[in-house]
Amino acid sequence: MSEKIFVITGNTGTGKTTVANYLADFYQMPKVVTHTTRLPRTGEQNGIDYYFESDTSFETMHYLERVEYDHKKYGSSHEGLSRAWEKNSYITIVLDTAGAITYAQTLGARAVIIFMTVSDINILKLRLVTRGDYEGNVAKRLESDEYQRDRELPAALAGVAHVVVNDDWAETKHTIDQIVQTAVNQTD
Ligand SMILES: Nc1ncnc2c1ncn2[C@@H]1O[C@H](COP(=O)(O)OP(=O)(O)OP(=O)(O)O)[C@@H](O)[C@H]1O
Ligand SMILES: Nc1nc2c(ncn2[C@@H]2O[C@H](COP(=O)(O)O)[C@@H](O)[C@H]2O)c(=O)[nH]1
Repeated sequence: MSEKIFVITGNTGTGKTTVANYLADFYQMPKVVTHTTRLPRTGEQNGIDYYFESDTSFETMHYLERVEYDHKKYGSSHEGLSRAWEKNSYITIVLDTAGAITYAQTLGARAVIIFMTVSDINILKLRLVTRGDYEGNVAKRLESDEYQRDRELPAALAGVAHVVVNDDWAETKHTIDQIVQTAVNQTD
């Protein structure tokens, strides 16, 4: 069985983590834990949601790619990828679109790219607030350059990414199941 990574990308609040959790629960696909210098949200745990780093400790890892998002550093390390691939040939990672482009270019067909979106920004805002995000942070994030950039599928991912409109969870789950079946049946 050849190794594959399901790269789940798209804007803040579009349901990337929800999809990664579904793939972990129903397909036993481990999620690559990435590194960030942002502070943990309520309930987030070090080593599970992220490796929460200082500016100094962030620099000690070996990154396949790293970005700045909303003025904080994020990076996916070779160490984190190896840990996940030791557990299963099929793994997941949640990245912004800049990271997803790097994965598509670096790993080719081994990276199955899924671009998540939600039709209505007001529903997205509500989901973020219901998730427990502080309203001031939500407003700031929706104004960020990265949010504006990721409103549309980037040209570099056109024809490469599967686009999933996550308005209705039952439909999303069905689409994700189809994407997984296609990827698993594909011999590279
Ligand atoms: N189809 C859906 N219907 C209703 N709520 C949803 C749906 N999908 C996800 N959610 C909820 O929306 C919120 C945001 O989802 P999630 O945390 O998965 O987004 P995300 O893309 O990982 O966000 P971020 O990039 O900001 O971490 C969560 O509270 C989640 O439970
Ligand atoms: N390119 C990368 N993007 C990453 C990485 N880890 C997370 N992310 C993405 O950053 C934004 C913000 O995340 P949040 O948890 O603060 O809401 C989101 O799009 C994540 O998917 C990474 O290592 N590289």
